[in-house]
Amino acid sequence: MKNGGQGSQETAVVLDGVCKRYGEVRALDGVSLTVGRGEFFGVLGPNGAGKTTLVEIVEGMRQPDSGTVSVFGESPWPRNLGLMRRIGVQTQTSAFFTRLTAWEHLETVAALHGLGRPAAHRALDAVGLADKARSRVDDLSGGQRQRLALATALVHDPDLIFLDEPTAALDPEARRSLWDVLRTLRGQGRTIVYTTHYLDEAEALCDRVAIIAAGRLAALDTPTALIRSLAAPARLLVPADRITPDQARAIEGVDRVLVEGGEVVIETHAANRVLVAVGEYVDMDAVQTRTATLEDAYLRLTGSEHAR
Ligand SMILES: Nc1ncnc2c1ncn2[C@@H]1O[C@H](COP(=O)(O)OP(=O)(O)OP(=O)(O)O)[C@@H](O)[C@H]1O
Repeated sequence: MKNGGQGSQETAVVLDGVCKRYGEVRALDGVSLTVGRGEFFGVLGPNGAGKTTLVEIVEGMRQPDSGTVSVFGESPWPRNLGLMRRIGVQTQTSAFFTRLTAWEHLETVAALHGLGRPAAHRALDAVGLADKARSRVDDLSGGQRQRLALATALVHDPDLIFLDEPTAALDPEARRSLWDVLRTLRGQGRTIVYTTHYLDEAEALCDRVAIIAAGRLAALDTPTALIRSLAAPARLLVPADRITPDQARAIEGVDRVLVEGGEVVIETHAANRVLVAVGEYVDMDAVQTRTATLEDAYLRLTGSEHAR
């Protein structure tokens, strides 16, 4: 397990009232939040919400106009070299030494950190890419390149890692396999700050999720609590020839009934109870259940059409 170091033992990142403007644009407008040590922390929001600005301020690459930021108890600005050694930033895959093999690339990155071959080996193993060590970077698949990008951020064994949409443009299988790598990293007690547009990913991986909208913190909670607090209803889909809308409306616990295509859609916050009652009319196998997802919560909060 990674452990503490200087500063508070419980927190990795603390932002208090952070503001940043670019001319007339308020990119961040008074954001306060805390990321715990060992936490897998998601940052979500529509395009232009302020996510990159937020992450760059925490990384020490930008200065906030006002408010305070602390990372492991220290200020990342002005550039704090001691802190940078504890931070890993996933580079874009375009920043690779493309003519080298995966191994040579990592060995080079390790050397730039003043580290030797064991560091490169450890990083390659951590992302499950050891069998591709001798492949040229150019010849790696998209998923393998993202693993290499992750390994590049891990070479110096950082306590805090920033990942910016690492699964963008990957096929579903490569995405899932990268999730496994990310879960392993979380299991090692590192703190991970993770920017993504994929809500299913945030739900599957993140301990907590901050939703940023128009430079403000719109919500911050566990994915489960976010879904619950926004009280998005479950939807039961019943073939329309089995139950009439009036019969559905008469069931206790039903909030709303709609007819969509050939189905009666029953919205409820008491799915189990309503399912039992629906069972009086129709065989359970014919009923489809759609529970609320983080996407529902996200769309309500941001009023956004940008969720993918
Ligand atoms: N260097 C800059 N100069 C001027 N305006 C900027 C600059 N960087 C960002 N902005 C503006 O600040 C706002 C927040 O941008 P930011 O890149 O932080 O959002 P984001 O949530 O990361 O967006 P995306 O999901 O599209 O990457 C946007 O309106 C953007 O146009």
